[in-house]
Amino acid sequence: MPVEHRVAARGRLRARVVGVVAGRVSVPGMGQEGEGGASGRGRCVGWPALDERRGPLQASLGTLGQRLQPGMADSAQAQKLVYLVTGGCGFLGEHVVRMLLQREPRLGELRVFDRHLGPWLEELKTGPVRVTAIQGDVTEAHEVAAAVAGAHVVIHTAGLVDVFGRASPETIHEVNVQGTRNVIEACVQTGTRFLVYTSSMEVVGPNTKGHPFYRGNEDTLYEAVHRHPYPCSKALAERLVLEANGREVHGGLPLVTCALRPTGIYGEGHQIMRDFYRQGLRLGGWLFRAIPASVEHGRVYVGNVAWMHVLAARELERRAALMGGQVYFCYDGSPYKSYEDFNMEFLGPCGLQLVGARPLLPYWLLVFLAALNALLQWLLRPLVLYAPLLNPYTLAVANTTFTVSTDKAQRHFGYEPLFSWEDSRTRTILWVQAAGSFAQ
Ligand SMILES: NC(=O)C1=CN([C@@H]2O[C@H](COP(=O)(O)OP(=O)(O)OC[C@H]3O[C@@H](n4cnc5c(N)ncnc54)[C@H](O)[C@@H]3O)[C@@H](O)[C@H]2O)C=CC1
Ligand SMILES: C[C@H](CCCC(C)(C)O)[C@H]1CC[C@H]2[C@@H]3[C@H](O)CC4=CC(=O)CC[C@]4(C)[C@H]3CC[C@]12C
Repeated sequence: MPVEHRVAARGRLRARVVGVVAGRVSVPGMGQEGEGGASGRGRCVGWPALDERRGPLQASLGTLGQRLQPGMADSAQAQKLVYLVTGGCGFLGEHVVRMLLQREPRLGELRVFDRHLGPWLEELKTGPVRVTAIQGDVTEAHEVAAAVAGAHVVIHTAGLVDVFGRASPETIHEVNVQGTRNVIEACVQTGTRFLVYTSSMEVVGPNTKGHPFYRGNEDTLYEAVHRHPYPCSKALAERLVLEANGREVHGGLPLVTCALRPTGIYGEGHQIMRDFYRQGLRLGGWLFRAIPASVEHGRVYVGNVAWMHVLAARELERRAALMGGQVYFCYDGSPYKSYEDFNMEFLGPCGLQLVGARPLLPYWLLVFLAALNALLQWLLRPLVLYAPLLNPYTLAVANTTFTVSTDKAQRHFGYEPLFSWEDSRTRTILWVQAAGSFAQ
């Protein structure tokens, strides 16, 4: 049985705690050198601008960033570190938690903060690392501050991922923007110096004009204009994180931040993939092509995204001057394909077929159906939540080429994908098969 008690670190915290544990270690090779400049700042149409008074993004910390905090020496013998993962029970968060347990040799305590704690935390009960599960809400500043207090590193992955109109724009803003602001302020107040933020490719695009982003990198010029609450919130939150780089935290040292921008994540736990699989099963094993095969959509395996988070968090201290205030796309060797063709890499081996070499419906009809769905959602909202996959926004994203090709993370902190495409594919197929067997 988990030991459940209320945590009372600095102030009032409604938090339940499960003491648990796990695993072991390996250290990857490192890259060197560096560069400056973070690009891709978006404009949110119809959303409030951030407070600009804090001044421009701080690109470099110079030698300040190299100063060590007590307990942050670069050796496995050094004092063990306390990590906090917000959103640690989500799709990505769970992989980050497991990856930290396996591959962060300096991990002493792992705090998993989430609104909904997963039962799988129970299985982490044995091992040398103390795992503390904290049930809390990032929109509650005091809960966040209590969870952050005493942590060396925060990986802030909690977020409301909603492009289907399930939540209101205000709620999305509250969780993604105010929640991030709370995390930053908690770091500043409690003296936590290292913050890795899970941003999104959506901070850049696709934009509202449907411009293709083809094999782009962090410096590619692109007109980032958003209307949808989700990308708007991610863009605003990312900006908060980057602008916080260099702020003095309690104790006088500077905060070091960076943001990682995954493209569409896939892998074990990917609910939309599971939904497509179930839909295909319901349709007798068929899925119907809606998007031209020529529209390429960037995808990245969740294990590699988690790995990049762990590496970035680990290296932020040593490479503060280089990495502080920087953004990195999350990429790996996954092939460039259309959204549907890519899904078929997993759903095909699970017995589904994609019908049509070309879209079966003309694009104008899809646009019409997407608009109709949006209208129905609005009309039905007082009665029932109608949130289908197809809406004007998801259609625009799926129908716009957005692919990333970059080695910035490799050059800055030695990131190489941990999982090959073949491994990523196999793991995902096994998960889809297992998830599908629980489906009906
Ligand atoms: N799924 C994707 O393809 C991509 C996701 N991202 C970002 O990655 C992060 C994780 O996304 P996923 O794992 O896909 O989503 P998810 O919904 O599976 O995980 C998010 C986690 O945050 C938690 N959470 C939500 N609101 C919270 C709150 N108010 N307080 C505390 N915890 C809260 C949820 O309970 C959940 O466990 C998000 O920040 C998202 O914006 C970025 C790019 C692509
Ligand atoms: C649900 C979409 C595919 C359905 C298209 C249809 C109805 C014609 O078959 C998904 C297509 C692209 C996805 C998004 C993309 O991968 C980027 C994302 C990044 C994030 O940060 C969050 C998730 C998402 C917005 C992702 C959501 C589903 C799609 C829109």
